[in-house]
Amino acid sequence: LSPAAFAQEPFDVIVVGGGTAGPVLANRLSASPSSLRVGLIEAGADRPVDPLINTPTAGNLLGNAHVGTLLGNPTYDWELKSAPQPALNGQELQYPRGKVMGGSSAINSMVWQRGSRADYDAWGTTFENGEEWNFDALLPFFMRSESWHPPEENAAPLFPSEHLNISAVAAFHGTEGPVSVTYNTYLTDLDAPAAQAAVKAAQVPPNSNPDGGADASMPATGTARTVTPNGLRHHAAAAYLSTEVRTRPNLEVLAEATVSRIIFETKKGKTKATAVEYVSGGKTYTVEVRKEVIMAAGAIHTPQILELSGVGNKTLLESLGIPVVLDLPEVGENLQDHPVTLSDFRVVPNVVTLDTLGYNSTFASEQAELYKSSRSGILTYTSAPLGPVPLQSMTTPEELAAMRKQLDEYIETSPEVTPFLKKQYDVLRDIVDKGEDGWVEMVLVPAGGVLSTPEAGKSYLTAVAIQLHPFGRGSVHIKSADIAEAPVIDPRFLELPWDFNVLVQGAQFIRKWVATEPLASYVDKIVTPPESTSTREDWEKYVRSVVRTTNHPLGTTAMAPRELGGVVDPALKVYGLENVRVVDASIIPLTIGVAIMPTVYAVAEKAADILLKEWKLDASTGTHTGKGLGEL
Ligand SMILES: Cc1cc2nc3c(=O)[nH]c(=O)nc-3n(C[C@H](O)[C@H](O)[C@H](O)COP(=O)(O)OP(=O)(O)OC[C@H]3O[C@@H](n4cnc5c(N)ncnc54)[C@H](O)[C@@H]3O)c2cc1C
Repeated sequence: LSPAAFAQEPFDVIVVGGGTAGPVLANRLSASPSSLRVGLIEAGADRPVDPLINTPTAGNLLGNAHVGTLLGNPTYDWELKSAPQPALNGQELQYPRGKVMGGSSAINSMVWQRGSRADYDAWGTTFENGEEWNFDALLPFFMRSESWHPPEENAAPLFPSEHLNISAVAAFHGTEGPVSVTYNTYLTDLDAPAAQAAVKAAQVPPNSNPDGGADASMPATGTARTVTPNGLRHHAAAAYLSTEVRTRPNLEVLAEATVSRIIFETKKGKTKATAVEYVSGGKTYTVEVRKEVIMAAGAIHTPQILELSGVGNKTLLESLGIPVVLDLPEVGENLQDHPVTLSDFRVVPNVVTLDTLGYNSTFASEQAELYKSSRSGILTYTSAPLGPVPLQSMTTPEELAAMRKQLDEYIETSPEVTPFLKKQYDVLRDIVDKGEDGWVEMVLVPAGGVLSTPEAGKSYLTAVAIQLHPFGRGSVHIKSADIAEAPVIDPRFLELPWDFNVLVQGAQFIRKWVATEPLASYVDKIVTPPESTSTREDWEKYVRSVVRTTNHPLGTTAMAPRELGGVVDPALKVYGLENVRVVDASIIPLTIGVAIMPTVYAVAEKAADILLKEWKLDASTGTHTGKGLGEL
């Protein structure tokens, strides 16, 4: 439908945002025998056939010089920046968010990980959302989203001596869901040495079943990723909005239309969404909604749209001249993300990394041909060694005790520590003290060009340490009543000494990891930070200059009781509104110890289940045909 035609007839349900969660809802709620009329509105373009999205290597984690141009490219990315970060020398960080059908799942690094049991049990038990949000109850929804394929038998293993019990791993995975999940069939020369060195340096054995509720350490299988067996990125729009789904008579999908606000009506003290306003091609349209508006615009834009609609902090809204529909000051608060530090190293000659594609044209054309003919080779590769490591692996007991003491003092005395934060901190302190789950994730990106300019003809590795459970909290709020103006994103990275110390430990641990065999023999030069970096002061200075986001913002409309500071209830309904839910990363109350996309899918699958049950419609799981992905 054209933007004008889309506005002609009311929808039962309007889903705002065709990113990761949005397509799940659009698919499940319109699936037979549902007769609901469902409309999905996405700001970005619909690009089902796009080599840069579809070819896995192009989605490189850090957007390195040779292969990654999705990030910072307005065709795919909102091109946001953070507010100046005082703890990072006032830097404004690049803050990528997918702006395309499929959203961030279409531009991300495709890593497919599940957090630990403790991460999810906190949602259910500690934040009082009910047992149905605990790990065990969420597990079926993780599994419902995925079509998991075991590692191929002839693929090179990261840990050749490790016995893989594939049926034990398979017991925690679904095989009938829409999202294809596979393992690398191609490894660069650095993957196995890096994984083996990491487990040695961290003194944690490979994890034989990381998705079973204990996420720590390098997965013995390698890391799973959202790539089809046919070597294509499988993002949410490809997985959930196949051609067949899109031709359902009760589903309409509108791309390149930006939702500017929800329109409400208040009668007898009840506030109900009646329509959604959107802008497309410079024109503004309004479409009526009969039943429900589902916000799935992600952790940055969902709070932005709610505030533009008059739902948020009264003082802020009044200062911008926005009529207040509902004073809900927690909208946009509780922003959490995973800050990251990284270092790069030059590797010895003749080692194949992603850099080889950039300087060896024979190799590049062989690989392009291989990819074209059999969808195999390096172009199907995604970063494989990823391992969340307990903080104990990188600190001495004395260092950790001193850090913990300082943290406790902060928690006991800071006026910023609300009752909700206190509950969050209790969960986090418990995780760190037990030392069983990951606290810092080590990632190998077998490429340079991120921190320093590569020398011609040389290969590099970039080693990454991700802080998985920061204590700092930021916010995202509008600064004008105009949808065209980006909100102020302020993650407040590393403002707390604890968070800063953790990443200084992570940066130093990278050095140790890379100096551990069998990886050490592959490295011929420490590039960034320079080898001379040695004093605590040097390391602190380095970390302040280099930290950035891993692109996992969440928590800005947290699921928790209203009196505790929550914005949505356990059915994901916004408190104080009759018919608006949030279903995206915004509802996750507390950081999880891994990348968050699979959790977003699980939340969306569960939301669809909740809604279909509430509306007494059959909870059909739909069918996956794999069609609609397009041919490259
Ligand atoms: C570069 C990058 C790398 C990442 N790597 C990984 C990884 O490897 N593994 C992992 O698990 N996670 C990763 N993540 C995180 C993960 O992709 C996201 O957390 C997850 O996809 C978020 O899903 P969502 O549905 O909440 O939001 P999104 O997928 O961002 O979807 C929101 C959608 O809403 C649309 N939208 C926003 N505003 C409006 C509006 N006003 N009107 C209409 N539409 C609107 C957006 O265009 C977007 O399509 C990465 C993220 C990025 C950006």
